[in-house]
Amino acid sequence: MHAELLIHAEWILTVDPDNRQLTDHAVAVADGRIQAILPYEEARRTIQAEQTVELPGHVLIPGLINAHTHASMSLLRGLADDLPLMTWLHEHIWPTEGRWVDASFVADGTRLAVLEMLRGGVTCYNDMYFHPEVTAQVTAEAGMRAVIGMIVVDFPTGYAASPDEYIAKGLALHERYRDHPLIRVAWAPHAPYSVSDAPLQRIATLAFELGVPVHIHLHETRDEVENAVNAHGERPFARLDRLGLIGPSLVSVHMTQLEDAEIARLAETGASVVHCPESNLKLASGFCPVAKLLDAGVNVALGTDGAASNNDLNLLGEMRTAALLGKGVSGSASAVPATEALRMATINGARALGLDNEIGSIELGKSADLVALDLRDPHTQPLYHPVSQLVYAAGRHQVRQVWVRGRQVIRDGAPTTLHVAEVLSEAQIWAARIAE
Ligand SMILES: CSC[C@H]1O[C@@H](n2cnc3c(O)ncnc32)[C@H](O)[C@@H]1O
Ligand SMILES: [Zn+2]
Repeated sequence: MHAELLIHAEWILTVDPDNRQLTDHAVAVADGRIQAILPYEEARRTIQAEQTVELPGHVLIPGLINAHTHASMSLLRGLADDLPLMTWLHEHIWPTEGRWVDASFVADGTRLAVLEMLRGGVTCYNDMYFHPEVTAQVTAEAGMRAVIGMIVVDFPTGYAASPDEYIAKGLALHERYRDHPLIRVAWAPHAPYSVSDAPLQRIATLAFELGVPVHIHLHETRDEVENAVNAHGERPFARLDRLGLIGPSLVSVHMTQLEDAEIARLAETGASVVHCPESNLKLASGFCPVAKLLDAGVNVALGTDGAASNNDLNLLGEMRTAALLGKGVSGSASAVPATEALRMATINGARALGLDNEIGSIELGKSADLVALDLRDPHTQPLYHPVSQLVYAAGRHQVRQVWVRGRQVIRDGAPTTLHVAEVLSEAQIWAARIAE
């Protein structure tokens, strides 16, 4: 058998339905897809590879999926810390965005975010931000995968003047990326408190017609729910349900306030939740009941949120925080075990985005979106269980090789598609302007 690439790793965490963990196996890649997974001895005998990568002491995992972020907010990292959500948004972030966000801000911010994410083993992200056509272009140029939000808010911004214009621009984006190998789109109405019924209803119809997800901040804080109940006598979740948005396409982000009936409804309809533990902790937004959601059979993925509320785009760190917080919130040390945290950061993210036939696990026929981490550092030794070291102890500097669709985008820890000094220099120029 002929392969373009043969990756021989000491351990492979497949994240397949049986969570198979393989030792001394190899993955063969052809046309960007996983063509074979087999013991290395057999691979040596049967596969003629153009390139073989030897990874002793490394664990090979599926590319991590950041299921909620605002990539170009990386340029606002550290601008306003230690504040609750609404003060942070209304008094700091939205005024800064109003003054500075344009296409070139989004291009430079996205490049910084893509560089950070690829170096941290993230191969796909789900974005919600202004000028999404720029986010899409920069991401594709860097060889990364993303689901780009067709954003909608009620208020005018530098990107669009009305809900109708946001939707029209979203439809143009959908058309532009219809058959792209790395870029997909999703509707991304910002939140129930910033988008009114008519556009939400239209989005529900269009999501069904186009077969794309609906990505929305939902029940992020207790205040959000209480304000809605006081003003309209209805919880935001019930409102979205009435408008036809609670269903298998829903990607609901945060969900710190959930009643048992709402959890049952999420499970019954096949909706997904994106848990953003570090953003929720930093903004003191509340705690998503992850263990209850998982027990009920709800698909729970992981996201960082933007770098202005986290303050990094580190999915390895997010897995660790999710596993630890899940135990603390549920009062059970066996809640959110390491294997589950890894599933949340991979296959569950893929499922939420409708990409689980393509990415999220190391299985035959899937895209070769792969990440190798070197576990021979003192803090990940000795090693009993690779998944334990990966989730509870590993750091991003241990990410050494990253492939997206079989193309190597990180080699020996360095990017192959982005110029680090240029990306950092543009970010520093923005910070100097904004700080002034
Ligand atoms: C319409 S573009 C996205 C919009 O969302 C803002 N944002 C960033 N983080 C959060 C969050 O945690 N909750 C609500 N809104 C958030 C971002 O600044 C953009 O304006
Ligand atoms: Zn967000």
